[in-house]
Amino acid sequence: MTETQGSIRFSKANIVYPNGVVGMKDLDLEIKPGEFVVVVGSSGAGKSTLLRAVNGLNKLTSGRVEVNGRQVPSQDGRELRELRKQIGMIFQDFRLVKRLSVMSNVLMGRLGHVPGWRTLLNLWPAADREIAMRALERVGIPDKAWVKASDLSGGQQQRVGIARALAQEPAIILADEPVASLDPVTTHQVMQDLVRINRELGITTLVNLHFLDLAREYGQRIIGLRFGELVYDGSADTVTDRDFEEIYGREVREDDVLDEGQASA
Ligand SMILES: Nc1ncnc2c1ncn2[C@@H]1O[C@H](COP(=O)(O)OP(=O)(O)OP(=O)(O)O)[C@@H](O)[C@H]1O
Repeated sequence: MTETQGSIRFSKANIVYPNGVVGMKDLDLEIKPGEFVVVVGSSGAGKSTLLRAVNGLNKLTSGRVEVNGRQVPSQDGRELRELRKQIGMIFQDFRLVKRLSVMSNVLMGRLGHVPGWRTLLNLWPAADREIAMRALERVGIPDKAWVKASDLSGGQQQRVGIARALAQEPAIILADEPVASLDPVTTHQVMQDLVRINRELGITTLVNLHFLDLAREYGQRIIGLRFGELVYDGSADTVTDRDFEEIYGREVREDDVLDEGQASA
């Protein structure tokens, strides 16, 4: 790995949507390789906008964003596809092909690495199958490889989503509200998986989270957004309820925390 592999840097970055809504405002932000960053902010604060700007799904209106030390291309094309190969995405709704096996879903993470004709004929090279199986081992469900994705629990489906991202062998993982569809117990398991994988593999990880207690518990660094603007950037160990109130522009409420009794922690 080069020194810049896994790095993200925004400089004076702005995104104004065609309808005039400001999604990102004068963002200066540097994320170092291997960091685990939790992004918080109320609905519409610009969390998804930020994540999607990293892999070029959202284009900047002005300013600059660099990933792995290189500017994210402003045009779709080969260069952007190459960059996206190195960025794994994890979604709230898992985005699995439910009628296919777990293994087939995880192999999708290899799509950018294997010639199209082989994938169409389902002739995946042994090395890629091996990578997919290792990814399933990493999330603790190698025994589910040949089960249909639709037959898994929500937590297991999200683990397949994580394994698919890992199969890309990415430098960066972007997780957009990865636990929003899960029950509290499974939520903690999936967050623990993400943290463990970050520590084991050193993959830079950005996680958008709604619940403040999860941000505190699992974040290393917390970034707070409000109206597209960076209003907080600090350690999860020292973030206070007052900081969260400033990020949200209001008092912390019961529905901001997953586990009861944590509202005034
Ligand atoms: N494609 C779009 N066109 C126009 N406005 C958009 C578009 N995508 C997002 N926005 C607006 O940009 C702002 C930031 O949205 P974004 O989805 O990034 O927020 P968020 O913090 O992820 O919110 P949530 O927690 O609800 O997902 C919002 O006001 C949203 O309505």
